[in-house]
Amino acid sequence: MKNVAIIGGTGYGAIELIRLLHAHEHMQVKKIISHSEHGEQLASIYPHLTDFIDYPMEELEIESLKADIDIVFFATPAGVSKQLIPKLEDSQLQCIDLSGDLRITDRSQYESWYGGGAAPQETLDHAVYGLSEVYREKVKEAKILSNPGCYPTSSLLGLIPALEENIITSHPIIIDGKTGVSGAGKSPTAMTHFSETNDNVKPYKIAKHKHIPEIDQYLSAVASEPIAVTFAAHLIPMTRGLICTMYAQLRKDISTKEVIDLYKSFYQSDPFVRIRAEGGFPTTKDVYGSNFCDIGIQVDERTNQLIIVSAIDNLVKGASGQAIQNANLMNGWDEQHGLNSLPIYP
Ligand SMILES: NC(=O)C1=CN([C@@H]2O[C@H](COP(=O)(O)OP(=O)(O)OC[C@H]3O[C@@H](n4cnc5c(N)ncnc54)[C@H](OP(=O)(O)O)[C@@H]3O)[C@@H](O)[C@H]2O)C=CC1
Ligand SMILES: CC(=O)N[C@@H](CCC(=O)OP(=O)(O)O)C(=O)O
Repeated sequence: MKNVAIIGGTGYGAIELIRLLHAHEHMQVKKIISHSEHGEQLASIYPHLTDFIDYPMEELEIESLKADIDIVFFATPAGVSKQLIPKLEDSQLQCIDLSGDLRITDRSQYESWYGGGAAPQETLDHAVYGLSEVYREKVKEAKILSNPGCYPTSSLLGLIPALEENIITSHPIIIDGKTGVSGAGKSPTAMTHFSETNDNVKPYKIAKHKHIPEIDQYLSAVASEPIAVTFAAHLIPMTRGLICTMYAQLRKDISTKEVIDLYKSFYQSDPFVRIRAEGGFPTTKDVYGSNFCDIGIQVDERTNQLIIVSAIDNLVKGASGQAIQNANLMNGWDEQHGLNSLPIYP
């Protein structure tokens, strides 16, 4: 049994980690670190956890992490792990970072999209990008794991097979993304409070979202040429769920059925990616509470465009679920361990 610490204890990513780890037989949550609520019981903030966590949250202590813990999950905003992980690198700890701090390998790109200084180059060099289905073999060897962003998880899983199989051109690639409000985390803001989001659809950070360089970087690596996507994010009135509808130009005549067969073959060994049959498209409810990424495909013969729809639960496959999938791979456990539950429906 491996001992786990979660940093950012009162946030949504942490709470979702605790829910999923409750069913895990090889990891137990030993420390919940909170910079704002240390000393408090988590159940006093989240009563749904009553009787499940019977110890108070703690302040961060680097030496006690090194002594007592095997795996640390950083469920913290960008800016935190880039300072802490370098202090842990001389230990045996496995670090899994849910934030964007280690995803962008070019430090100047990070600085221009995220602001503030980037992580040390050495830490970036050690970090493995944890899009589990694509980088599985590297993830198995990782000690520092950079968990992908939610929009990148959905978009990259939707686009990479088409680029790998060379059936689409690298430009233009258009991604129309929509997410539920839990993607913004626990703290309410003017952007996310009820009267702003209820009965409303809000475009935000159009062509300026910090997930753009992440999507560009990993698509470019697959295509072996620079790719710049057009990306538009929308906030929609639901709690969980994220869906990207993507458009790319086909290089040749190919039927919807043939593209679906390519995708099924590409993901044949990936238990969490499900490809819909012809005419079927995923909805966010189809994956709610689960680690699945569901993908639907249509060739538009009139315009020779490939249209791909990719749905995930932002808190599961888009964050904490994928983080556990990666921890499973890093420790040689069954990739699906603790993540087998069906989506919640309706
Ligand atoms: N929500 C989502 O759908 C997704 C989230 N992510 C990423 O996962 C990470 C966590 O997200 P989420 O849980 O939703 O965010 P939240 O805002 O809900 O939680 C983050 C937590 O981090 C802690 N924290 C905040 N500021 C600091 C600080 N300066 N130093 C140390 N700790 C701090 C706080 O917990 P405490 O006060 O207890 O320490 C806070 O509750 C973020 O990087 C986010 O971008 C990635 C993909 C999807
Ligand atoms: C609604 C909302 O604000 N969603 C967030 C989701 C990003 C996220 O959580 O991922 P990172 O780890 O990259 O920050 C956003 O669009 O920025």
